[in-house]
Amino acid sequence: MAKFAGLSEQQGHSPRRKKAVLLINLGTPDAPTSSDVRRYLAEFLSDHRVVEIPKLVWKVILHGIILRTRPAKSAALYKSIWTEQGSPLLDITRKQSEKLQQYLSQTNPDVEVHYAMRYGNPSIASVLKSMHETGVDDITVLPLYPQYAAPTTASSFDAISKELMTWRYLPSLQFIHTYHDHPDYINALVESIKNDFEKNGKPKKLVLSYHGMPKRNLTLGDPYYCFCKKTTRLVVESLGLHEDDYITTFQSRFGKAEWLKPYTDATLEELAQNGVDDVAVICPAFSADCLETLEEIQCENKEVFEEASGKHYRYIPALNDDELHIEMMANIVRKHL
Ligand SMILES: C=CC1=C(C)c2cc3[nH]c(cc4nc(cc5[nH]c(cc1n2)c(C)c5CCC(=O)O)C(CCC(=O)O)=C4C)c(C)c3C=C
Ligand SMILES: [Fe+2]
Ligand SMILES: [Fe+2]
Repeated sequence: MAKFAGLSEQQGHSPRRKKAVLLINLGTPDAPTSSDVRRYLAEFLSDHRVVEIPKLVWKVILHGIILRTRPAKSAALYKSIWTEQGSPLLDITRKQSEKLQQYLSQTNPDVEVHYAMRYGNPSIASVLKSMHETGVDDITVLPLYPQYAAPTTASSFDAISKELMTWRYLPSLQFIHTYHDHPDYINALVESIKNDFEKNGKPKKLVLSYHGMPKRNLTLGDPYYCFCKKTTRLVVESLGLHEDDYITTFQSRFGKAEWLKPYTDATLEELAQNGVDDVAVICPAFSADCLETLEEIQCENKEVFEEASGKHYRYIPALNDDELHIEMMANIVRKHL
């Protein structure tokens, strides 16, 4: 057998030069069951980009403790957000990809849009393989993480490289590593917040809650924290908000180490206790609603806020398949097509 996957002789001599866009998001279990969540978490948490502690030590903790206890708990949470279409994250990513395909058909009718998940299915390797087989040789990758972070963005790149290492004829490859300050992204967030304020009134505090990360990653040079702060700055400047009107926080802590602060749950509790009883929460790091927004922010943190005497709590949905979000994706990738 040949060492590298090639094209058929005919294809190899006259490549078809097909272009494609590949959207990537984190991934999700196939079903909200303990066994599927276990398989998903095992893949996710074995990624050294995600958990950077020494591999052998981590292997013992992961397989000895975490994968014995967390899957059942996580499966129950996933069940609470699961819909007839399955995982919200996967379903929304599919819709984003279909809408982007429609959107691009006006200006770039020859470009195919595909999507893949970093963990679980459809896997990056399987989607790249099928693109290879149908003659795609020019790929623009848009990981749907607005703020570059090594555990998400770089990990997606790792998975692409791992697959491409097995190919003979490599495609032309464009990799968009961050769009935290892209004017269309900022504008889409601003419009979504304005719509919410018009409908529900301006809250006492706008909480911009980003997915967290161990503080050590920041010290080691990951720009994620600074990119989150810049997104916040551009959004609040455009909205004309005063310093007291908003706060940037970090959610979804995992494990015992210190993560980026201030923590979203502790902040909400403190705000409520100090009489700031009317808040709106938006999660700019999530391009699609998922467990971390629908369960943690919309349900769990609402309870935290209300138990501390908070009165009005609302979650502003992710940009999902909003028209401005799809237009943003089209404008970002078009430059490279
Ligand atoms: C263990 C360390 C983790 C790091 C670092 C991390 C970074 C990170 N994650 C996202 C986006 C998402 N994370 C999601 C779920 C999720 N994240 C972690 C851990 C880390 N994330 C875990 C253990 C889980 C699984 C949930 C659970 O079992 O409780 C999701 C949602 C997936 C879904 O199916 O809905 C997203 C999206 C970003 C942007 C990020 C950046 C620093
Ligand atoms: Fe995460
Ligand atoms: Fe969570």
